[in-house]
Amino acid sequence: MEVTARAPGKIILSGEHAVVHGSTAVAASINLHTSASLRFSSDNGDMLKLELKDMNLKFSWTTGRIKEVLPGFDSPTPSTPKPCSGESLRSLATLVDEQMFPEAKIALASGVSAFLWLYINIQGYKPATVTVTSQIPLSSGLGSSAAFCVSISGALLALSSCGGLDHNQQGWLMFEESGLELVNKWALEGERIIHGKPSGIDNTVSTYGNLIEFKSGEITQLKSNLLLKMLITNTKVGRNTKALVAGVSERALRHPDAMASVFSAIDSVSEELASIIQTPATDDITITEKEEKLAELMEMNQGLLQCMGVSHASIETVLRTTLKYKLSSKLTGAGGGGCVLTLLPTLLSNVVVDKVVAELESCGFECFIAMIGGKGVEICFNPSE
Ligand SMILES: Nc1ncnc2c1ncn2[C@@H]1O[C@H](COP(=O)(O)OP(=O)(O)OP(=O)(O)O)[C@@H](O)[C@H]1O
Ligand SMILES: C[C@@](O)(CCO)CC(=O)[O-]
Ligand SMILES: [Mg+2]
Repeated sequence: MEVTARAPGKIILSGEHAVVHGSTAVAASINLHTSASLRFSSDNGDMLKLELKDMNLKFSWTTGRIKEVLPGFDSPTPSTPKPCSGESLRSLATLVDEQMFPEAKIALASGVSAFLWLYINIQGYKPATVTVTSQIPLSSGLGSSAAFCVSISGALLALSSCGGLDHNQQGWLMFEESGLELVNKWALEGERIIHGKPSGIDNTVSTYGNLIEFKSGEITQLKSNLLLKMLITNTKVGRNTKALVAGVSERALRHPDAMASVFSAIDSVSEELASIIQTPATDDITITEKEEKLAELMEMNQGLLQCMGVSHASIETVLRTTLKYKLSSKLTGAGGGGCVLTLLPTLLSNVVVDKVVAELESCGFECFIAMIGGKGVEICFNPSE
């Protein structure tokens, strides 16, 4: 029996970083996915194998070695998501350090630790092979870490006692509400290992999909009355969400009042953005007016992100370039490089889009238009395997 779970990446339309400090944020899933396949097999010996296909990396541990370093998981508890303690984190690091890890790919170590934590908690010491493939650029603000944790949690839970799915059903399936809640909670524990202090917005939008408003762990599904078209520009400047989130928290400690005002302003921007997206266009409020308001809110959000210190020269280049075409942009995700969103108004001609894309690509950036607001995590059983 093999199961595959696929989980989408995301864009944050408004409120990244401030959401970690309790402000509202608005996010949507995109049509790029990470997939994790899980297969238990006796021909594995007693090995747990992890293959990161796109990175051409394979890791394996004997289940005996995992048990030696991290004892106490003979009876896994898939229904009770558990945070990883500092001591367990150090044990996970021991297991990861024993693998051949190329220096250039050392950033993946936290992802491998998150995998091991999710595995032993949900499946114990069962021998298996897990294979991961991803369409989401890593460390670019499109939620690769969350999609990784959601797809792994999804696959592990689907073959656990808590899956609640019919293994004989064909095609892509969705978990029931309680299953989705478990996937989301476990994925958050994985994100904690990778991110340090995640708000939970990335794993939530990857689990549930669609367009959501998120504040202090509370999720509201939004129904958009606007066909949002966003150009995504990947500056290809690598960065690390954990360090950027920690940098904002340090700035908030140094300037608590000023930063509280920034977070509160972002809360208002997100609330207004959510309301505009949901209001139907009428004769009085045309689509163009709504798009102009959204563009202005995105610019305001970008300015506030600059106040937090998470912009970057490459992001500023994208902003300047798109502004030449009267288009508004903001960073998405943790910033510091990574991806930038540009709102493409409905009436904008393709000629302008082509021009702006050509100019951005001439700077060495990569552009694409993503489909926004698709399904969250999905599962597919493959009984013939
Ligand atoms: N397919 C994958 N395989 C292994 N590890 C992964 C994979 N995808 C993400 N990760 C882990 O997540 C880390 C990147 O997460 P990070 O949060 O810094 O960026 P992001 O999630 O792409 O962007 P953002 O959090 O801003 O949306 C990688 O260094 C790695 O540890
Ligand atoms: C920067 C941040 O707000 C979003 C990263 O996609 C971090 C988080 O909310 O966990
Ligand atoms: Mg991330």
